[in-house]
Amino acid sequence: MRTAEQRCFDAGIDQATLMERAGTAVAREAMRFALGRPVLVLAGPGNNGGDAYAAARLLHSWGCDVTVAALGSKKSGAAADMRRRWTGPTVALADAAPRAVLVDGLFGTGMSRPLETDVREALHRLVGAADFSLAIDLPSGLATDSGEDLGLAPVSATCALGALKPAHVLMPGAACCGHVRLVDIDIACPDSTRTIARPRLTPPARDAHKYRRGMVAVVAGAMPGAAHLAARATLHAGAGYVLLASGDPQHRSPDALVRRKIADADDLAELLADARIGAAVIGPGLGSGNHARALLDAALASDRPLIIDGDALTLLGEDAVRRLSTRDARSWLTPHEGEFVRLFGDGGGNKIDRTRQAAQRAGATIVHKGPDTVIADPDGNVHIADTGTSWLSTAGTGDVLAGICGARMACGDESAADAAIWLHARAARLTGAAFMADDIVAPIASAVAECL
Ligand SMILES: NC(=O)C1=CN([C@@H]2O[C@H](COP(=O)(O)OP(=O)(O)OC[C@H]3O[C@@H](n4cnc5c(N)ncnc54)[C@H](O)[C@@H]3O)[C@@H](O)[C@H]2O)[C@@H](O)CC1
Ligand SMILES: Nc1ncnc2c1ncn2[C@@H]1O[C@H](COP(=O)(O)OP(=O)(O)O)[C@@H](O)[C@H]1O
Ligand SMILES: [K+]
Repeated sequence: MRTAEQRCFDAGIDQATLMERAGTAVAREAMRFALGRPVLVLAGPGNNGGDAYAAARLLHSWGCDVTVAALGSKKSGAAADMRRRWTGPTVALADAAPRAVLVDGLFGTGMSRPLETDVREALHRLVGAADFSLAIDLPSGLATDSGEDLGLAPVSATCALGALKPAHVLMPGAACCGHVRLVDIDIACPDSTRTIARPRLTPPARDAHKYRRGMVAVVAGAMPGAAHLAARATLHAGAGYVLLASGDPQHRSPDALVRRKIADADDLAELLADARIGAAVIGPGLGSGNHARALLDAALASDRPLIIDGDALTLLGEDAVRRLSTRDARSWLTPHEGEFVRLFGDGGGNKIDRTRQAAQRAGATIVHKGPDTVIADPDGNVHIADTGTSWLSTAGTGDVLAGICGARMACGDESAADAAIWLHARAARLTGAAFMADDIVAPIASAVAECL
């Protein structure tokens, strides 16, 4: 956003023009929610405050009852001009009385240090007492790049100006922005980082047959339930043939699941030599002993694209970069935060930066799971999924995701990991609330149908 703004200035567009656009967009949103109620606009010392003064002037001109609560001010520049053009009632922030609707324009992307105590107290007092609060660009007190809480008060809605910033999509910031509305202020922000949307999937070709349509092997280990859950998800996510490779292939439903006994790593290597297998899933319930380690070694040595999850991630540990970067076939890793730290450590910036660096180092696609799932390709592209529901925080949903990933990869989707994340979140939403992981498996098929 900063680069894009600079490009605008270089092209001769001045700051006041951008500020007027931002103020207009915010005023429109505030007007829709105010419904005749009195509005309090908090205006800070910088450009975020400039947007706030512009919005206050427009709201007033449209007939709204507006008061501005001001904090500091600049002597010159576009923000100072906007302040001069506001002629309505103005009080100091500390003295402001709450009003039903609040527009928070104290600080935006310039937030660089924790809010001072008196400012934080006034902000919380006024936002807390409002029926509806709308933040300009970001809730004041939210660090734009890290998503760090610097004293913010969570708001009902946020007008993100021009582009989503990391804090709008990464935790803990994402949970404090309320409903995020991206407003266009006519600044082009091309970027390799974006949020995911519903994928477009293609149905099987007219002449499809089960082996060509996506054949997936799922490797079972010490806790066979997890691999079984993954395998069922693979079937419902569009695969043509799913093999469950297991040391103890007892017959359990579904009947469509093909079971293959593997006594040891050699058996797995032989199974994975089948070039028809488009993807293999290893890790859910694999275990951590020597047998599990040998199975993982065989999978890594194979030419098959791999989805590496759960126990297999723990087995890789700090050795992940060395072992993955030498693989010829593609690898997709699906760590949650704890597993990610075990593999790549916890330094290196925000979740987007950390995941991007890890994907580049490992030469693998990394699906860094959680309420703010970040998907990074080795080529530097990063996609963020903010579509999940918090009901997904139940045991086994990660196994389901690994299975969906296997299906979409074997089906040859261009952005298979994005598609898998979307289908997983959608299946959960279709299932509703308080579900167990098993329940979201069958609705994956309905989610797939929405993408055709
Ligand atoms: N730059 C542009 O071209 C545009 C910027 N816009 C607005 O400008 C905002 C960014 O403006 P600014 O860069 O002026 O920054 P802010 O308005 O977010 O912050 C103002 C100043 O406060 C200081 N500050 C940071 N933390 C503080 C703290 N805890 N206590 C007291 N002061 C603190 C900072 O040094 C900063 O210079 C965006 O969020 C957006 O709302 C929009 O007008 C659209 C165009
Ligand atoms: N609060 C949350 N909001 C949205 N999605 C979540 C949340 N918590 C977990 N998830 C998702 O649920 C899945 C859990 O996976 P994981 O942690 O591997 O669990 P398990 O190993 O029990 O299967 C991941 O896809 C993750 O992104
Ligand atoms: K703000």
